[in-house]
Parts: sequence; structure tokens; C-alpha cells
Amino acid sequence: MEVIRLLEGFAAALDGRLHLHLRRPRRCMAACYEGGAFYTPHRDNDLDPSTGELKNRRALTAIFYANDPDWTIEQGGALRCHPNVGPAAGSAQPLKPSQEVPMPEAAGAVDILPSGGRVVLFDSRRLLHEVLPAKDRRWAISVWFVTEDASAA
Ligand SMILES: O=C(O)CCC(=O)C(=O)O
Ligand SMILES: [Fe+2]
Repeated sequence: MEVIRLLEGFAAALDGRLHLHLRRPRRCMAACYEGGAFYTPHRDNDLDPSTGELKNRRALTAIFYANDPDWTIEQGGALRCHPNVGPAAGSAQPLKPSQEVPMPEAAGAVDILPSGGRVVLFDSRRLLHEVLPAKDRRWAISVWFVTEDASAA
């Protein structure tokens, strides 16, 4: 599939510079949000508070949006990123979700519209993010690149 190859290309280019030892996953996900669907703030990989270990092996999230390229802010569905919250990865004392979820307009939140053709890459273990309610049907194809050793990189 062309989209997956595209995302793999971006991941490989990043790996070439950052030496994350990324591995191609076996699966990808096509997600369709409809009728005001949203996704609350989360990390794609996080520390399990009970064990202090990362919950999975996801290291890099890569998303391709398969929507109208002229998606507008009125259509909702932005990917809201909170780069100034956290990071959880590697932290001995992860914040509790109730402590770390900022107010919507909290310092430094960045909204990315899911415009068709747009590709977003981010650190699965660090970036707190959410999907705002989408008024129109919203497609996203996601690939989570993993590392052999979750503690690596
Ligand atoms: O579709 C998006 O923009 C992000 C979705 C997401 O955060 C997830 O599936 O973990
Ligand atoms: Fe996510």
C-alpha cells in the first residue's frame, strides 16, 4: 500500500538520523471518526504507574490523513498536541492523568488539522495528544513503529 510505504520512508529517514532502531510493525490502523467522535488526551505508549514500565513497544507514531485537502477548522477533528506536558518516557515518577491533562488552551497546545495528504510523526512515548470532536467523517491511517527494546533510544 502506497501510504504505508510513504510512512515507512519517513520513519527510515528519521531513524537514519536519530538511530532509534525502529522496526516495521506488522499492522497498521485505518480509523474513521464520525458523528462527533473524539479521542481523549493520551500517549500512544506510556508508563504503567503500577510497574513503572512502558506499556508497549511503540516508539514512533506515523499518521497519514486521508481526507479532503481543504479540511477547515470548522470541521473539527484537529489533532491537539501538548508538547509542553510530560514527558512520561523514562520518568521515574509519571504524572497521574488527572495532573497532566491541561486546560484546552493550556500553554503551547498545537492543533493540527487532518488535511488530506498530511503526514504527522511523533514520539509515541512522549507526546500527549488528543483528537477534538470531528463534525465530518475523518480518516486517519496510523502506523506505530516499534523498537526491539522499549528502553532503547
Ligand atoms: O487520528 C489522529 O489524529 C490520532 C489518533 C490517535 O491518537 C490514536 O489512534 O492513538
Ligand atoms: Fe494517539
